Amino acid sequence: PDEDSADAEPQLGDEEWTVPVSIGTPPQGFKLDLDTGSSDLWVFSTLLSKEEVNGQSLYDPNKSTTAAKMTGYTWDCHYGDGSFSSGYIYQDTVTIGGVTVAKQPVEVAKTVAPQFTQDTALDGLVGLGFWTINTAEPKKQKTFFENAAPNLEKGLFTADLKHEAPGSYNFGWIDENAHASNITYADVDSSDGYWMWTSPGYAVGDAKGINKTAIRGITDTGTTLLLLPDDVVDTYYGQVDGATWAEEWSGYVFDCNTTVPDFSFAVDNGTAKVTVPGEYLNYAENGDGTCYGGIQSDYGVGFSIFGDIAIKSAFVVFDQQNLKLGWASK
Ligand SMILES: CC[C@H](C)[C@H](NC(=O)[C@H](C)NC(=O)[C@@H](CCSC)NC[C@@H](N)Cc1ccccc1)C(=O)O
Repeated sequence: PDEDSADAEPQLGDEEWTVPVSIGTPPQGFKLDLDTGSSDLWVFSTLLSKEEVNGQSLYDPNKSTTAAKMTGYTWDCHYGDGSFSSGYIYQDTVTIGGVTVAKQPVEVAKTVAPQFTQDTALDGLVGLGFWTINTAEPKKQKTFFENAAPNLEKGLFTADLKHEAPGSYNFGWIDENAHASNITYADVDSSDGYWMWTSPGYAVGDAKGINKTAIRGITDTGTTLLLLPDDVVDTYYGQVDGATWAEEWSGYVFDCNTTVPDFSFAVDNGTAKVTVPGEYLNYAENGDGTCYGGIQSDYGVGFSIFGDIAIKSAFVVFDQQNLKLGWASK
């Protein structure tokens, strides 16, 4: 298969992964966050006021001979963390990991939230969700992958993120050398525009069986942590010495020297499972001797979020053609 592979660089201590993306002719280069939890491809642009820019690379459509303004089109994104971005739309040539889409709708930012201004590690997002939650007006636009898929060997892409090391995304093919176990597939419900699926259960530490409780959630490469239902979270932290829910950190914290147990979630009927190493679940130091857990509550979201902490523990196949989500250990 053609080597359609993009190296994903871990940023800010595994908070997010960006990949090199080129847009326009001659190509302008950006570090974009491939985000399976949204469906807009947007980039910092020369339309932004200088107060909203903090070193990010700016896309300038006037410098691209292949840029064509989509007259009358706008976009307006809002994200679960309260951040937002909006602007106008151009079609231009976009290349990621050897895959090129001509006339890809490129959403140029005229406004970005402070969280994006402060995040010097990324110049924008590449939504890899489903077009039904794209925000373009007056007509929704397809994602980079949806436009690229017809020309790929298989209508799928894979994520192979790694702990504190570069990972990779492949488009259109499965690298059999990248995963150790068989790939177990779960059905995807794309009706909300996300990669939504249901895990049949979970286990804490080296427990052999699984607690059979359905965990319905999205697999979101753009979310850092593993956000789960309160009963699962409480069971997990019930096995972490001294773990408490801290108001000041609005989350579960524990003494940084605590050994935290692994967390496993089942795939399919529980035949296969993904194990998140305890090391990944001691996510960050709070600075006062306590550490912030990688597992937190999904309260208020309406479903769980299998974010990067879960994704980097496995080799993940996003099969858009068959609406399947594949998980394999590596
Ligand atoms: C509050 C807005 C709600 C969450 C909803 N928006 C969404 O679901 C959007 C598409 N997705 C997201 O807000 C989340 C999924 C949350 S599920 C409610 N994924 C993408 C996010 N992590 C992208 C990001 C990456 C880096 C920095 C910041 C943000 C909407 O527009 O209705």
